[in-house]
Amino acid sequence: MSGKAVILINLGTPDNPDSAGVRAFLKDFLSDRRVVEVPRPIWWLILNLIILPFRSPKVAKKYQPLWAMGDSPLRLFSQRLVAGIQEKLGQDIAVELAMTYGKPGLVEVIEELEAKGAKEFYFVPLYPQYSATTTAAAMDAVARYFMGRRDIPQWSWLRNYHDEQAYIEALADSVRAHWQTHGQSDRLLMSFHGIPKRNVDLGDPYQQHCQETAESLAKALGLNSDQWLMTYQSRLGKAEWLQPYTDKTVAELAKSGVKSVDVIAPSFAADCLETLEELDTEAAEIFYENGGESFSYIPCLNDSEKHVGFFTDIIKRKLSSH
Ligand SMILES: C=CC1=C(C)c2cc3[nH]c(cc4nc(cc5[nH]c(cc1n2)c(C)c5CCC(=O)O)C(CCC(=O)O)=C4C)c(C)c3C=C
Ligand SMILES: [Fe+2]
Ligand SMILES: [Fe+2]
Repeated sequence: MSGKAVILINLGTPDNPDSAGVRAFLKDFLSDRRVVEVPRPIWWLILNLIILPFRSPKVAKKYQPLWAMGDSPLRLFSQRLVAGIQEKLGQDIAVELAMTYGKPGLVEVIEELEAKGAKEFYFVPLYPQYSATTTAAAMDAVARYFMGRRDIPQWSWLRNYHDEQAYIEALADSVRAHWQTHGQSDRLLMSFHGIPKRNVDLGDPYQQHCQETAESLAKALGLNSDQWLMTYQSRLGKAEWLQPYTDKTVAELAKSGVKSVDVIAPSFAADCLETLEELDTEAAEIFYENGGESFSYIPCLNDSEKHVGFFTDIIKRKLSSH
């Protein structure tokens, strides 16, 4: 190997779809100050007395049907994407997957790569849109690991890629392919993972990145403004998050007489609980309960050829430039 290594980073997922597995994952994830900015003593009480005991068993039940493939879909799809990139890139540059929370962990992956001779790292968080809650949390985790070291390797980051033409084209292609197989619905709904509104007010560029993604995708597909809409999903807690909310919008759409909707989740590189359960199951139910007739979920880019090609090109551009 050339001494160059790429680590693709995703959020993380439980080891097992049971209460203990989900609890350990949520504890790790929701204790990160980048993710939850509520003052620590108050948050400690909420997390340990309410969220961990009550949410873990409930969420474990939602993960269980998704484990039919033998593991968490987030880990499986992310691993397949990484394998595809490694194959296309060749063996000269090592490519691995790591999670900010859970397995495979960032520290173990960095250590393994260094043991194999890696001297230069390119970190690629699988978040098209930058947010402090995701991208900066991954950056912190890497920096924390190297903090205790004297000899730190060369490293760089792909901060965001929502404005890369090839990423938008890959999304547009997946929508067109879906339309070819299933027909085009009355609306295209683009549902992004939400964050608290306060984070944006304090300077997180995530909302702007999501708006730019949605507008670019609509433009690439030639859609008029009345043919598509964007929403935010996965709200947690009582504070206001980015609006409009996906669940409410889906209900309103159905009530207003929209019969069919295509749904895409452009803030997720790989399918996971939030897309397969919250969108393709829960939001679909809300649509049907309110009179909708067809809720058609468009999968994430996962290990599709265009997605693999997009990352391979970005990596080549970065690592062959010097
Ligand atoms: C409390 C806050 C949360 C913030 C802020 C947040 C931001 C955020 N998350 C993703 C991507 C994913 N989130 C996933 C699951 C998930 N997210 C939260 C909370 C916040 N996310 C929780 C509590 C959970 C776990 C499930 C649950 O209890 O409801 C996942 C899926 C993981 C899986 O195992 O499948 C992803 C991916 C982004 C992109 C984002 C901000 C931009
Ligand atoms: Fe999340
Ligand atoms: Fe959720």
